[in-house]
Amino acid sequence: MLKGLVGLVTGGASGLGRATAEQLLKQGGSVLICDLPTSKGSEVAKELGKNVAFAPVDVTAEGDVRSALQTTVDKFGRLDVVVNCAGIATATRTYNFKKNQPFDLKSFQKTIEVNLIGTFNVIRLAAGLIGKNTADADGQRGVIINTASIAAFDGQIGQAAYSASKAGIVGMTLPIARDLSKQGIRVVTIAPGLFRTPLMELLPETAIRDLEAAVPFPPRLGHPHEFALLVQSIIQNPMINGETIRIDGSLRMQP
Ligand SMILES: CC(=O)CC(=O)SCCNC(=O)CCNC(=O)[C@H](O)C(C)(C)COP(=O)(O)OP(=O)(O)OC[C@H]1O[C@@H](n2cnc3c(N)ncnc32)[C@H](O)[C@@H]1OP(=O)(O)O
Ligand SMILES: NC(=O)C1=CN([C@@H]2O[C@H](COP(=O)(O)OP(=O)(O)OC[C@H]3O[C@@H](n4cnc5c(N)ncnc54)[C@H](O)[C@@H]3O)[C@@H](O)[C@H]2O)C=CC1
Repeated sequence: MLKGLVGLVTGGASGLGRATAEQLLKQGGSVLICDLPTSKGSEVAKELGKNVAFAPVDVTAEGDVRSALQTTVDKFGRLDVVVNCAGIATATRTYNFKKNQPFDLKSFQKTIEVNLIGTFNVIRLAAGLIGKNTADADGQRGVIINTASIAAFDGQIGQAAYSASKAGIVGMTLPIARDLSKQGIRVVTIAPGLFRTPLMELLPETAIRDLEAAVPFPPRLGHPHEFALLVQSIIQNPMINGETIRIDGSLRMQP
């Protein structure tokens, strides 16, 4: 049970973030959903009941994140858990020899900006607020959970930018966990395989079927709820820290 716990979920209007918000609420927590102003965050918050609120946030904007943290304090009194789910996916070859065109640098930068720098922006600002909590009997003040991807390890053709952004999240997990350890704040990253969300539906159905068939067991896309169960487990187990955990049915993606 996570009764009374206050969570902030970025990308909480959709997919894995939404499922996480639902699970935290089901376990008796309160949640601030942070997502782009253009997202369905406001409708989702209304749908999910009274212990949830929405804050329009671009995770790359310092002012947006600071104001969301203030909203968490105003509405729920404090912050215990951050789950970083906001992210974007891109698929472009490093050089397209058919069109004689190199990868557009702006698109590469945008992917890094949202997925990697946006995640760090939320972590660095939220840590200050979580650090103000009174420590529990174990000395813990809170938990920060990030979302990488198995593409951090076995990125496919076209995934240079996406994989780099996610590998950056994997790489910074341990040093941030070390940085925040004196304050009793844990930092853990989840590397999901393939989950059925709007982000995946950008791929053609045939590509999804091929990827699905490559998953040893269970041979299907994951349900967002299964990601949320791992989030819950990480929150509940104080020995998990500074690590990246794959949740992928033992899939290793082919080129
Ligand atoms: C979201 C997550 O976090 C989880 C994931 O990562 S899910 C995995 C997501 N994977 C992707 O997004 C893959 C992205 N890549 C692509 O969509 C495409 O490769 C691309 C759009 C970048 C390039 O497409 P393209 O240049 O038109 O290549 P295309 O002409 O289709 O294929 C050229 C060759 O490469 C192969 N190929 C291209 N993409 C491939 C892929 N993803 N897997 C295997 N082979 C691939 C093709 O089979 C083809 O082989 P042949 O020359 O032998 O016929
Ligand atoms: N679905 C999958 O198979 C996998 C997803 N992931 C990662 O999981 C995370 C969640 O993805 P999904 O739920 O699948 O996608 P999704 O597209 O359903 O949800 C992503 C959410 O992030 C929000 N977002 C995008 N840019 C933002 C920004 N700058 N500021 C604030 N919010 C922003 C979007 O509005 C959206 O609501 C992403 O980081 C993705 O890379 C990783 C591996 C596999």
